[in-house]
Amino acid sequence: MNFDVRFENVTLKYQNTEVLKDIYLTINYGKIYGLLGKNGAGKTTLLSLLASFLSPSTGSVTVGDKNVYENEKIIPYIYFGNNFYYKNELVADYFKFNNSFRPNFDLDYANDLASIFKLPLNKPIYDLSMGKISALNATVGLASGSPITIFDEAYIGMDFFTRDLFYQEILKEQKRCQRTFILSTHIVSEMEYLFDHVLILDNGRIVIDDDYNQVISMGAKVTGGYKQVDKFVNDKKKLSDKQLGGIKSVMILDNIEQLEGAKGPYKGLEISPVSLHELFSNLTREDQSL
Ligand SMILES: Nc1ncnc2c1ncn2[C@@H]1O[C@H](COP(=O)(O)OP(=O)(O)OP(=O)(O)O)[C@@H](O)[C@H]1O
Repeated sequence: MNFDVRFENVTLKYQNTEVLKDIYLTINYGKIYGLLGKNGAGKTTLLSLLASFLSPSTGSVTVGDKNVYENEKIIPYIYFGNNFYYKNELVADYFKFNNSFRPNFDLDYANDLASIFKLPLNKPIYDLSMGKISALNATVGLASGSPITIFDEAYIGMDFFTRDLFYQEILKEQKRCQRTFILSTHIVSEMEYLFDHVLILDNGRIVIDDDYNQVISMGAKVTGGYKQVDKFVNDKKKLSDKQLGGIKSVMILDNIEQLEGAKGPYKGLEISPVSLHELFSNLTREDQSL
């Protein structure tokens, strides 16, 4: 089966409000996608369309060229578990339930993960803390073996050590059997090393859709004496600046390699890379237009 995802001219309206606009997007099978956007940008709505929880107001969402909405042949291969409808169930029964309808579910791996995350198999889900419920979602999502696995802020309530275990398992699983993971997150700094590809949603529109390395090479920091820095960045798009005494550091939107090439006489300047977290937080500030 082909698990490439395509959004073509997708809009989504809730009542009369358009929350997703003109989405054209291809999600290639086998990569880890980071989905970023401020609160209300439309991330969960976009993911809900892919998981067939919603149907688009216009356009189409397809997996392997087949419409995904209410498509019983495709839905079992997509994991998007941000809700627990079966809260009376024991954790162990919830595993069995998922095993009964998810074609690639690995019950042994689910039990191994339960022990890694210290999930009590014989407790009902409603007795779990928020962090443990997130660990349960992580466990079922990983063990589902789903070719398309969506984790929408799946770390909520997890402590740092549990989040780290979760990220390591995603990488291990990705190495073991290539799958598409889509990770929506607000903890960009902690998770960016996981991403092969970055999607940024702003106000219902995809504003960045590119390879991780390509995205972070869009920006750079220029540091040095303030007069030289000001002169060098004068005609460039500035994202932020900081000055301490005579030393200034300015983040600009410009390709880092081209900047190195353009340094010429500005020998004292240091040009350094930016993180995705820095780039994202500055690009989506209220006073920036993308
Ligand atoms: N069922 C609904 N009815 C009406 N409006 C909705 C509904 N669900 C979401 N919205 C609105 O759609 C917009 C996008 O919401 P969505 O949950 O997709 O954003 P998000 O990027 O996931 O946000 P967050 O980071 O806060 O989770 C928001 O303005 C939200 O208020």
